[in-house]
Amino acid sequence: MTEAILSVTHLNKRFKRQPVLQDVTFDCEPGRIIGLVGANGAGKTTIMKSILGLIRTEGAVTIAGQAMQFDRHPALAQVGALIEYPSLYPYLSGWDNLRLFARDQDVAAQIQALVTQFDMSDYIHRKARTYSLGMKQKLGIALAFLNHPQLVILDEPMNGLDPQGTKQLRDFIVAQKQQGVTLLISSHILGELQKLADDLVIIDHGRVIQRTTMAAALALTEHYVVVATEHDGQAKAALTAAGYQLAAGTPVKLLLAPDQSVADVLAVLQQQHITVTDVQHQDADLEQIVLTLLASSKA
Ligand SMILES: Nc1ncnc2c1ncn2[C@@H]1O[C@H](COP(=O)(O)OP(=O)(O)OP(=O)(O)O)[C@@H](O)[C@H]1O
Repeated sequence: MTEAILSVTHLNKRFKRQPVLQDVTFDCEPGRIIGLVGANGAGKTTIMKSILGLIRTEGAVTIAGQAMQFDRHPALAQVGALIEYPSLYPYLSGWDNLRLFARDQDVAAQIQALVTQFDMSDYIHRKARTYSLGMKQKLGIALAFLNHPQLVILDEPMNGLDPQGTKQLRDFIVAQKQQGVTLLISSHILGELQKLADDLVIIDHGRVIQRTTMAAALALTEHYVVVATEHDGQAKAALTAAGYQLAAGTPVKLLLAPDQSVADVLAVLQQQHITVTDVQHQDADLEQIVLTLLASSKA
């Protein structure tokens, strides 16, 4: 196994005696996108703040082999982050906010590349206090990617972004991953996370209830096929007689077992001379998987 770029071990945190994180432990391998998922108040932001040393938390955090200490974190030189709302200097322009935090030699080139990537040219020289929510969010994201970080931690990065901004961010995240960057991303937009994440850490009431790959999580779902026919009643009867499990409701909706294929279904209908007008797969859905896992962890 590749050495983890981020290791979080036995994190425990209480706010006013209330446990908020309980024995949170997970690793992130380099060059992967890890989705941190959980309900409101589950503890995602608290985990991110603990990793970054923004709050004092029991347990250990190691970044690229270096142990983080609450009052000493040289490892953070390799980390970029956007937690909750971007902290911007309101009376500086977006460009100057970026320049203030840039450390590398290629400051102007780096800033220009980020401005172009996130389509910020029209307003980047205006004072940040005049920015809309989405403009501030884009600037905050650009700040997280300054100085070529190896690990980027993003808390709800799609917040306030329009569809174009969301796509720009998604494309950028994928490109960064291809260059070996590791990303830890929390999001309630599970459809977006499904497109991006390689791994999942699912949090419930401050505990890790599942640490898995996206592929393994999606394989947990049931695969349905919905068939439109000219004679649904006959189609249902024929498929039930052939041993298929049909979902309740009007359309002809079947649960496909791993050894059953759409071609087999169509063959049954063809044999009965039932005309099929459309076939649709119901894709695996991360939202449903997460809800199921959260429900089963409570059971
Ligand atoms: N400074 C604080 N003082 C007291 N309680 C806090 C503080 N910060 C967070 N909490 C509590 O810790 C728990 C976890 O909060 P956290 O912000 O980590 O959740 P989250 O998973 O990020 O939620 P969301 O999806 O709503 O952003 C919540 O119950 C929250 O009320």
